[in-house]
Amino acid sequence: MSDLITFNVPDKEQFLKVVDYYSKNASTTQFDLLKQDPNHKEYRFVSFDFSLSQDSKISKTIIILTNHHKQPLTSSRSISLYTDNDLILASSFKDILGNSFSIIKSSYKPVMTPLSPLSPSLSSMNLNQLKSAIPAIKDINAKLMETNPKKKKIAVMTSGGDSPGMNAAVRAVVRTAIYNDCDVFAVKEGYQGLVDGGDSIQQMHWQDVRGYLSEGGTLIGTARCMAFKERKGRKLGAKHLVSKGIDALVVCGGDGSLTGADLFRAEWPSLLEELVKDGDFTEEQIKPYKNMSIVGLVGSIDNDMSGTDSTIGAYSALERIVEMVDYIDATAKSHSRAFVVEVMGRHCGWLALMAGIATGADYIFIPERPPKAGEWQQELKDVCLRHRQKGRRNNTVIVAEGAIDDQLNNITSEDVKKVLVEIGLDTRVTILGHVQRGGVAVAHDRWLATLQGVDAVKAILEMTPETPSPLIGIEENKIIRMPLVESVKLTKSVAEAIEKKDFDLAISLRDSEFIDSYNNFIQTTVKDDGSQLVSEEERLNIAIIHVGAPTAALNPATRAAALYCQSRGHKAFGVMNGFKGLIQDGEIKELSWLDVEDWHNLGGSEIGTNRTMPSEDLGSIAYQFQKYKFDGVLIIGGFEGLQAVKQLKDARDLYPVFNIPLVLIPSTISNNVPGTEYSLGADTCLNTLVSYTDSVKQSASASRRRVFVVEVQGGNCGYIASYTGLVSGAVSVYTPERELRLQDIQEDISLLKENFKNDQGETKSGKILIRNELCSDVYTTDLIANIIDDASNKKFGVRTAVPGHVQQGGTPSTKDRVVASRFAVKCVKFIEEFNHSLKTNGANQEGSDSKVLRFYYDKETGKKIYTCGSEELENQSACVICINGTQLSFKPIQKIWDEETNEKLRKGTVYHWEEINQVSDMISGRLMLRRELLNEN
Ligand SMILES: Nc1ncnc2c1ncn2[C@@H]1O[C@H](COP(=O)(O)OP(=O)(O)OP(=O)(O)O)[C@@H](O)[C@H]1O
Ligand SMILES: O=P(O)(O)OC[C@H]1O[C@](O)(CO)[C@@H](O)[C@@H]1O
Ligand SMILES: [Mg+2]
Repeated sequence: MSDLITFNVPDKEQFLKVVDYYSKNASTTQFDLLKQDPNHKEYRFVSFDFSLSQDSKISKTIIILTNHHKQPLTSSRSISLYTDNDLILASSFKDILGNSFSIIKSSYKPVMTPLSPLSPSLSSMNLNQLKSAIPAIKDINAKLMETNPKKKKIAVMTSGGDSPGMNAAVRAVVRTAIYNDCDVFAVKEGYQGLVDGGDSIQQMHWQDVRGYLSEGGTLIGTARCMAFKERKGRKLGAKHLVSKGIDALVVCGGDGSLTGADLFRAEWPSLLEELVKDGDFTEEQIKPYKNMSIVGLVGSIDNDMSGTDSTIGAYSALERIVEMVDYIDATAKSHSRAFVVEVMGRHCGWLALMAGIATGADYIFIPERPPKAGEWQQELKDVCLRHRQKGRRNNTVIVAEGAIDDQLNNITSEDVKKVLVEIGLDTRVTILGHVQRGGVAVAHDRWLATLQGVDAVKAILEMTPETPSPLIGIEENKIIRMPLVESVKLTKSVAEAIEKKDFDLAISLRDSEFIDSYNNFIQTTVKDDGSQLVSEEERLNIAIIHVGAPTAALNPATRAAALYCQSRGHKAFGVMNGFKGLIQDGEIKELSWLDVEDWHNLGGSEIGTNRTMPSEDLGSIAYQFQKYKFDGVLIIGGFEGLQAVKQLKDARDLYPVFNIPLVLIPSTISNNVPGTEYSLGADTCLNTLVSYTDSVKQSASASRRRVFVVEVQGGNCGYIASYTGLVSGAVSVYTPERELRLQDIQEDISLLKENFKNDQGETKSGKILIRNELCSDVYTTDLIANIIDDASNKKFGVRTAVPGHVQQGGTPSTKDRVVASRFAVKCVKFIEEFNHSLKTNGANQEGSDSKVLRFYYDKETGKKIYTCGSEELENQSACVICINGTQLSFKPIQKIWDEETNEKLRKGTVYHWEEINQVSDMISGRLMLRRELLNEN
């Protein structure tokens, strides 16, 4: 039996000191790994394995560095030190270290195997070296104990208008806090609960947030609290927090709530002083509360907070709006009517803008870009009539509730209706109202809220008195932190800019997606009047091909690309039925405005898709490219799409006609395209799976004590399974990235037994496990269900559920619609710019019909000459639009193929969603159980 020893290392700086010490005294390759990446943020997850030899047997002691909340996490990043001559026993460690180190007895069985090949017998650290390390560690530890003497007490609240996803955030905060050994409290009814104190601030337990993921609104209540706007109210809030011993507060709310939080933070020291003066507390009593940690989570449907691309609830509200407008479309088309739809958003136009893009609206009114007073009426009439002339049977105009003109006069839906009536349109107004805030959270909001809730607690645990209060946001695909005070300031400056009529500044203060989307909307919809046409010579022929399995985003992406092409005078050609169609029938259709205008909400593929690769007949493909004089190709698809771009690029030597920009928009529900973290279609699939798993869980709960094993698609890529696990609150997720062993299933059986033991017949007791279809050859969905069933001793029942191809279909989610539109326009712009720069560089077009030849062979020397200037540029001309962390870029296919592709498994080499599984394991209780089992033994 070995011991598990936990070193207390609360912050990064101290941790690095320890690491530094060891790295100087031990020269193992594993340490080098850490040294290369000293800033690795998961520094808390480092474990030290000591392999010990005693009487020619090898046993093992694990020493884990953790934060001060004793989070003994092991991870794949473990770092090992090995001794091969001296004997070190955990108990002797305890003797040497004394009581400042906690020692948790573990059930860890000594490993009776030879040292693994990864860790050859390294003569790094002997007992003497270790002994000499002790004082330094002791010293560090003692200091750390001084700075972090007590267990944190964290309160969480939701404030302002409720938004779908707030419950997911609360659940994440509660469980992460408990997992980290903190006490956690819910403040009921927003700031009103702080002002009221007493029972309004209640301790929360693990079980209290069961089932929270699939509930709309906020279960801990919210309010608009006038009293907190007064200093008197905030003083009461401070008093109640201190009297409950709370020293950290997570506020999930909109711009108003976070402005209040920032003010509360700024006033905190003076509020405490006043409370002492008033005799509520003594100096001694308030001493531990001098540094109140406040963290902001942006929960609001309005998406009006600077510093984050999307707020918790915004995509759910957008989904509600878009679903309603889709319904309205059907009746509007039937009667040839115009509809003016008013949406919420206060002073922010995000909901109106994105709804306009996602519903194919004719016109939008948003406060950040007000139309000219007295002139907008004519522009609106022109746009609607033009679209009617093109063949549209209905018109849709989206009006933000805060819409104004450039003289700051309000524009109401009735004002807009009057204008449309003047041109003879039978017009109706629909004010969507609170339906927009209702309903359950979409997948995006569930994972966003969960990851942000987890990060809020992490931020609290990492905070020092000097750390500014953070706001947790998201930029492209990465959860980020920024100082709350800055975000509040920036948000205020948008309102100020609008007030000062500085609209350029107002829109520039929104995020880059907002600006891109706005420009795209204008260019493809309002300005499709010929004003954006490029000169005859610059007009291009652009092919659009769908490759691989369908996703719901194929049509919206094609629509946006085609509409943008038309507004610029380019021709967009739809290649019918993928490369198969091109080879067999050569059917290529020039896409007209009317062909594509209503593809914004169509799943599947109107031009057809399949898995045939260009390599099947490159000659025929080259022939068609030549015939239609393509200047660029937009391929929309998944891994096959990537392969197709690669094959066409590789065939350039043989077929110079492929020397044109070849751009892939990743679109696959599996999100397995190497080089990027984001594929279109995955969001719709996740939403489908959210509804599916919610229903399955409801059935499981209704039957009480029932477990479902749900099998999801994804091929060899566990992305969809991992995210489904996170957003459905699965007990466990089995993916190809983590080897599935019998002991994992056994561990889940223990967790299930534990859960059912404690549930006392509660209604939210249905459980699900998610299994990726290819995660194991041995443990099939049925086998897993049978193993669990067998082990359940009839205490609970097990069923399987396989959604199958429903995962590839459906109506595109709003997120897929707006991102498809953004990517498609960006890609056509990329093709435009590439061609333009070649022209302006005087590219030699010798030897080909194509306008954009990348190279030719010099007649005399036979040498390859790059007309675009360099091989690098030539490489860049075959690329993929990628998102990595906060970065959006066009990555050359060659680079992706060489550095990031696992061709055999048809996915990338980077496991970029690893954190999702770690968070799932923690929030499902799996890690807690593991720890408890360790403690029990
Ligand atoms: N300037 C402020 N000072 C102190 N407290 C404030 C301030 N602004 C707002 N609050 C507090 O936050 C609460 C919620 O603010 P508000 O009604 O503006 O909603 P919000 O948080 O912006 O959410 P949403 O806009 O999504 O409904 C207010 O009722 C008030 O208690
Ligand atoms: O629900 P209430 O208090 O009527 O407030 C409505 C407002 O709240 C929001 O839904 C969220 O801020 C706004 O879009 C809307 O203006
Ligand atoms: Mg607000």
